[in-house]
Amino acid sequence: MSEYKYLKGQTVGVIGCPFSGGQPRGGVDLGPLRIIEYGLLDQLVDLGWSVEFDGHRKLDKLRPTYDPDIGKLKQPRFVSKVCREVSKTVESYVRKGQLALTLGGDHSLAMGTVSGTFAVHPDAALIWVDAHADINTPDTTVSGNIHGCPVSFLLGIAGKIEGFSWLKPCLKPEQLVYIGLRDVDPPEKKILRQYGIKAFSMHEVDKYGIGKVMEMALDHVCPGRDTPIHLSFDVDGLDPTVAPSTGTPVRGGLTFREGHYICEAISETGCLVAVDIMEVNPTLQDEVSIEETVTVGCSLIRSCLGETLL
Ligand SMILES: NC(=[NH2+])NCCC[C@H](N)C(=O)O
Ligand SMILES: [Mn+2]
Ligand SMILES: [Mn+2]
Repeated sequence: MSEYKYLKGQTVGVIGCPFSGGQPRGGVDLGPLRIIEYGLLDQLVDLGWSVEFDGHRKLDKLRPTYDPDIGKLKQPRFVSKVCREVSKTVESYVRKGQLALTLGGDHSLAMGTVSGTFAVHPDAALIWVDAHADINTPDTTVSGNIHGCPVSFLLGIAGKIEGFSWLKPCLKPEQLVYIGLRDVDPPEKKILRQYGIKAFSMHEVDKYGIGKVMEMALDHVCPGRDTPIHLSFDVDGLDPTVAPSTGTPVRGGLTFREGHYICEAISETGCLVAVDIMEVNPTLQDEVSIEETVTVGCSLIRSCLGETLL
């Protein structure tokens, strides 16, 4: 197993985040419970990790009694309070030198996870694997679902939104790289171009192959292979045949191996400090498809944490 340069020892802090407030579908809040039930923690112990897990966060307690839309944004106060809490938790694990593993929950949680990592490692790289760019601003979002907006908040281009003042801009465009994009809203494309954000869509994955894409992606955000890395992996980055049970599936995604290769290549750098596995919704499909989605979530995590094929 490779050495992890920014960790003290080999402990993973698991943060179960049963949260669905960043989008309209119920069930994504059951993702972390299913992943744990499936035996993730024992699998990580078998890989040689010490595991710290004190149960799933009680995020529902943070739901405000009154949470009207702000502009188009839905449940903004709830999302903000939850992400603030998650941010503190991730920060505390990363500060202790543990790998912070967040199980979502919807992808709005990344406002918490990424800000938590960057509070400790302001120079870190963010690798975002997703069908979507999740970079809508409160002005450009059509859906008003905040899981489509976390990156704009992290970059500080979301403008001032009531309740979000705790979230300071922490990410510079050059610290971010996307892999797997294929459903990017027109205003999001404009933002990606305007800020010169590096993105490897499925077109580039087809053109160069995943091996070359990972080399180029790492050259961009982690050129000396010594920059701390936060991986935020939305399982809808995978093809729906591989991860069917997710809220916003898009055809033409990463294969099973391409998804795992991304995790393996990042693990090999030894620079990983935090991982998010997001948008597993174990209610949207038949039991077989749900199990496929949960198991692929677990195996992506194992690849991040050093599992190899040989
Ligand atoms: N994390 C996700 N699955 N995001 C999907 C976002 C879809 C769309 N771009 C929106 O802003 O609503
Ligand atoms: Mn997505
Ligand atoms: Mn996403």
